[in-house]
Amino acid sequence: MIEIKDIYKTFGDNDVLKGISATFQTGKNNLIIGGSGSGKTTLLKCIVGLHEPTKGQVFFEEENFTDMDFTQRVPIRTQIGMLFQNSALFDSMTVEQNIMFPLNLFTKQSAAEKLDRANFCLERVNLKDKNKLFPSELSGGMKKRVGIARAIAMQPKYLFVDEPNSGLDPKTSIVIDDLINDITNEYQMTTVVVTHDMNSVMGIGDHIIFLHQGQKWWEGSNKDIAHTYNKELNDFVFASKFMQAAKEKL
Ligand SMILES: Nc1ncnc2c1ncn2[C@@H]1O[C@H](COP(=O)(O)OP(=O)(O)OP(=O)(O)O)[C@@H](O)[C@H]1O
Repeated sequence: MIEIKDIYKTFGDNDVLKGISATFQTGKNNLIIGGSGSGKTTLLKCIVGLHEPTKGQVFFEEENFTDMDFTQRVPIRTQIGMLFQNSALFDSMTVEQNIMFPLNLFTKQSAAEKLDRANFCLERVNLKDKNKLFPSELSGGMKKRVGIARAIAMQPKYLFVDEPNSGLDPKTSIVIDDLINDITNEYQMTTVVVTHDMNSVMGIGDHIIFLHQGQKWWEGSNKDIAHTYNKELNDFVFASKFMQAAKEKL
């Protein structure tokens, strides 16, 4: 479980996050949604420590991550898997080397153990036998899957994903969403996904927070979303005629 309490983030005179509190439960897909510039990625970065909040605190289980120094944070950091936009794979490394990268960095496992783990993760994302390919030889969807394999290599308790579907076709997006959903359930991870993909919201949104102008404007599940009267959320989710028509059938 992750708890964020009254998170503020200011860049210069730009107040991006204005007092956001939320609880992200274990074994759930927690989605952060909102319009462009509403502060989603900034919030994600504040949670994992890539940004320091201007004010407020982040707790992993009962532990106050915000108040820890770099060394104190290491045990929690090693339990965090991340998949950020464009997959961030190392182009000069093979698929296998990419997945083994965190294992090389953070564990004392033998080469054979690391390879075993890489193979297990590759199989889990349906990329068995792609070990020796380089990222340039992969499709966008395959890169995302390698990114997920690398993110779960350390058997993380927490998974953070920023825009998993960007640049993917709708069918491949669903494959990625299903994968995130399945591994979250299987490994009982606390997963936090930033997305503006409505298929993801409706498909895997166990728990959703909607940001508007740097504030938590609405909170609920994908089942609640069709029945909310929150104007800004409705304008955001049901912006297209297609979504409006779908809503009327719900
Ligand atoms: N490192 C930074 N320095 C200064 N301003 C920043 C920085 N990172 C983000 N911002 C500002 O914070 C605001 C929110 O950006 P953020 O990327 O969090 O939004 P977002 O909701 O994720 O948007 P999008 O959906 O377009 O990716 C923007 O005004 C952006 O310019």
